Amino acid sequence: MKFTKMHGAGNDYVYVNCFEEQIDDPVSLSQQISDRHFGVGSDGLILILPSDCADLRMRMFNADGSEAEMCGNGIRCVAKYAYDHGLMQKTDIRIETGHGVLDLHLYVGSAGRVERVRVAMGRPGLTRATLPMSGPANDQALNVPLDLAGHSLELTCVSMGNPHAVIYVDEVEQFPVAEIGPLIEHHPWFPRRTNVEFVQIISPAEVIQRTWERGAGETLACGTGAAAVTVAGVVTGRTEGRITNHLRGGDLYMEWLDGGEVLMTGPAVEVFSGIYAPG
Ligand SMILES: N[C@H](CCC[C@H](N)C(=O)O)C(=O)O
Repeated sequence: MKFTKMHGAGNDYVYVNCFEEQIDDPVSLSQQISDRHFGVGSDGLILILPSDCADLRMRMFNADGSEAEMCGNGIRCVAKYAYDHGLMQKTDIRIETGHGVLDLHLYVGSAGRVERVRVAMGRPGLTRATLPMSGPANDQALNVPLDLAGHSLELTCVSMGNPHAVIYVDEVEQFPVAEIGPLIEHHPWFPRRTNVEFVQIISPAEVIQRTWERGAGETLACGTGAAAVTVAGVVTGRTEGRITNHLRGGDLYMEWLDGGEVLMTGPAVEVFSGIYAPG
């Protein structure tokens, strides 16, 4: 099976062009190919597929085999793959995801390859029912206190198609993400688990984010997480509607200005292609 390894701000996935390849069992393939010792090594698997209602469709599987509704860093790479590999020639495209059909704009560099992509990531969901999160279905979860392992935390929860719990901390580089992240991912409040974003505010227009991803553990970046952080900052009055988000693997430029769709602009990089043929 031919595959391509790509990353967006260090959030790395194995991409398979399903116009050419047929994948019968993406769950076990993602578990095997994502393994950093026994496989190619990635945060998960992304399938590039034909769509009935958009230019392309993507499906994303975490390293543990679970399927996510959306992937912000992944969708930029899908767009770059499609343009650079000649699946389409235009720079404004639409991609079908589990969070609806999203509009993307591609920025092509002097070498004729896509370097950055802007994505309209859809509208956020703030009610507990959309996350999903336990409690009254129509209530928002803003600054909800939670004491865990000696830490007094506050959770603000936002759906970008997939669930995110946003937590503000003072010193994010020192925060025990690998200890607290999984306790929140698997907390009984979240029946379908949750992604967790730990955020330090630098200024009203600048934050540092670390991500504990549902189904993958700590990753170097999370695009839907950065969108959730943008929305959480506005609705709790902590940050402005236009922020630069510094993640471990790079920066994402985020906008949520009129209560509409969240916009994200960031890099997309192809690393290598290969043939996966275990045995
Ligand atoms: N890294 C991805 C999100 C993966 C989310 C996934 N871990 C889930 O189960 O929702 C991003 O850039 O948006």
